[in-house]
Amino acid sequence: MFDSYAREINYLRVSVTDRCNLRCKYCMPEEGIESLGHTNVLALEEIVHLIRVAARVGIRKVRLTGGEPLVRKNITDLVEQIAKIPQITDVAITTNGVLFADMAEELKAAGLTRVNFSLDSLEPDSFNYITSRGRLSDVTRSIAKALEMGMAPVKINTVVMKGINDHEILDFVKLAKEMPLHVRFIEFMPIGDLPFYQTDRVVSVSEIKEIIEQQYDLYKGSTVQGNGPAKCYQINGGLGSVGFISAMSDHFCSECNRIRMTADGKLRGCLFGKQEINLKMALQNGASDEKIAHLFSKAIREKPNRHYMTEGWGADNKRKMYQIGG
Ligand SMILES: Nc1nc2c(ncn2[C@@H]2O[C@H](COP(=O)(O)OP(=O)(O)OP(=O)(O)O)[C@@H](O)[C@H]2O)c(=O)[nH]1
Ligand SMILES: C[S@@+](CC[C@H](N)C(=O)[O-])C[C@H]1O[C@@H](n2cnc3c(N)ncnc32)[C@H](O)[C@@H]1O
Ligand code: SF4
Ligand code: SF4
Repeated sequence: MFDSYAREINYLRVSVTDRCNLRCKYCMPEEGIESLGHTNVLALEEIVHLIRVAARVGIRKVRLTGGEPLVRKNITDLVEQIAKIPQITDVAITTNGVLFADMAEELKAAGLTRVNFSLDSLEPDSFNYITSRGRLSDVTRSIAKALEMGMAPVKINTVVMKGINDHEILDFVKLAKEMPLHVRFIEFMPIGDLPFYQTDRVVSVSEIKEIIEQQYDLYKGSTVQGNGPAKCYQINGGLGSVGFISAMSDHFCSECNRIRMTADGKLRGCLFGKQEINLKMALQNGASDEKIAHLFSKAIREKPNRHYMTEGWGADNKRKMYQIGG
């Protein structure tokens, strides 16, 4: 279905939980988190039901996110059920990778088509600092497992922060050159009013590219599969590629193709939007599939033309990144 700005919306990002086994400083506060109780979270059957209806209004790609999607109980069953929906051609996951290695085989067998890993440092101590508790080797083991199983493309999401991990930019490019990994550098976004966000920690995509191009030639024309906002480049002689997600300095909203569903069943037209449609309540009130399809259409029709992130998150915007799913 097309929205009011002639963008085709065919991609649904589904946050399956607001819980996480890490506490990345740019995403989730270390303490004082109130998780949604079990009764507030959509049941797996409800998620499948809603995606089935979303497919009727043109959703073809689903990405499971969170919080950390792999901490959700029975996530493999969910993948299997979504993969069985005939119109859904791509069932992907975005994960921190801590638990992926041990679940990889069953996820692939269930129908998972792609996996994107979030990884902000290749140095064990720095990784542990950024995530507040993570062990780098868990993630590298998972990435190796995804490659070994022939999952492709395997993407790495790296949020670049000045003074935290910007000295590792070239190490990530080297990784993308030497392995079939697609590293996407992401601009730090001011989502969720976290104290860790400071404007002087933001590194723009043009700054990142400038650093890379001092050492590597980047070529346009990478054909890495995906539905996301990254602009991708090949590296001379490289097995992988690098991409840039310039959410702040050069937003890609005119090409937006997605809507989002939160773990508590709220449909959001935009990552930064404040408007939410309560699908869980609609289900509880016994809404027909026609009615729910109408709610999906409404979210698509009323999708804002772009974000206004530079104007700030707003005190009335209660959500944090881990509650929306990125
Ligand atoms: N501003 C903005 N950022 C987004 C949007 N979608 C994803 N991102 C950010 O882009 C990064 C990568 O997102 P992923 O979850 O890997 O998904 P993707 O880039 O759509 O995935 P592919 O389908 O593989 O291209 C994350 O940091 C997201 O928060 C969006 O609609 N707007
Ligand atoms: C919220 S996480 C959820 C999925 C999973 N836990 C993970 O980390 O991959 C999804 C994506 O959002 C990104 N993200 C979170 N907070 C961000 C911020 N403030 N700016 C830019 N990206 C952010 C993460 O790096 C990750 O790639
Ligand atoms: S970015 Fe992902 S792994 Fe890190 S705290 Fe947020 S939800 Fe958890
Ligand atoms: S910020 Fe909103 S409009 Fe822009 S790409 Fe993301 S979801 Fe789409």
